[in-house]
Amino acid sequence: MSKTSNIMRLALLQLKGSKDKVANVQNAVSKIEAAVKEHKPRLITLPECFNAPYGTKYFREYSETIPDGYTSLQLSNLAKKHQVYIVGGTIPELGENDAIYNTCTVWSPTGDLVAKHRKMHLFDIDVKGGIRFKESETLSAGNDFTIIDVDGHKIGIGICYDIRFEEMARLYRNAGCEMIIYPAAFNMTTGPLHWELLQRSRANDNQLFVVTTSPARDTSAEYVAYGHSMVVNPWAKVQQSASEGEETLVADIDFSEVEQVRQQIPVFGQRRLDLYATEKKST
Ligand SMILES: O=C(O)CCC(=O)C(=O)O
Repeated sequence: MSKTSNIMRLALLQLKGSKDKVANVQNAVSKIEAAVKEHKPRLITLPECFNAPYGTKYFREYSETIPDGYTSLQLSNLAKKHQVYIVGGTIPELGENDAIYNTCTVWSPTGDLVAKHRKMHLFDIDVKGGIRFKESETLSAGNDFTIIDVDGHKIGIGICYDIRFEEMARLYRNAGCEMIIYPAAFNMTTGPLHWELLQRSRANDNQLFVVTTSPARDTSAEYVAYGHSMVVNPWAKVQQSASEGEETLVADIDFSEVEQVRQQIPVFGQRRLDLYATEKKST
């Protein structure tokens, strides 16, 4: 698709979650309605695991099929009603053979599911005195890269821990992406250390926008999300950042900045591809 405009307004919804799925989804619905009314965004993003508590013991119970589950139907209707793109955070997806995935759905202004990204790198870490988490106890990993086209701009999709893998972001950049969106839920151990650093690194390495959307911080939850949903520009500068609580962050993206930095610091064309490469394997 040819580029219709270099400016795109995003609304990042940093939402507080609970154990009540319907309440979580209805909170997203009302925040989407309000964002559309007040800010008229072209694209709305939601947090990782926005309809369920974030924890391996909850994923199966809260899982739904896509695109006909409760949460999918709500997002599809809203996208169509308001003619916006919705990058629907993530939800636990009930997939083939009873497998559960951590999945991001993307809805077009016609209400169609344009993409579905299953988290490729499962969050399995054990930081002594900090956090232990093992998504692979209940989740399966996705095997597909996901690129969407919004008004001629290619946008890659990753989910939270996926941001740690430079190769994935590099492949999106090689495929022409100008932005990567990561619904994410960092925590109080790795958030302060790595949240901003990783976003600025991916933006700097690949000279593109990085957009993250986190749940709001809830110190009474079993998993305490870091918050600070963020937009980093292709110069690796933090363009905007939310605080910790529930918040709608509105960002006007100027895609011409991608071309500017790529021309002025032309590292892409200066790579020594005679010596190394990052290539997608056919699966
Ligand atoms: O990489 C991290 O430190 C956090 C990742 C995470 O919370 C997730 O993948 O859900």
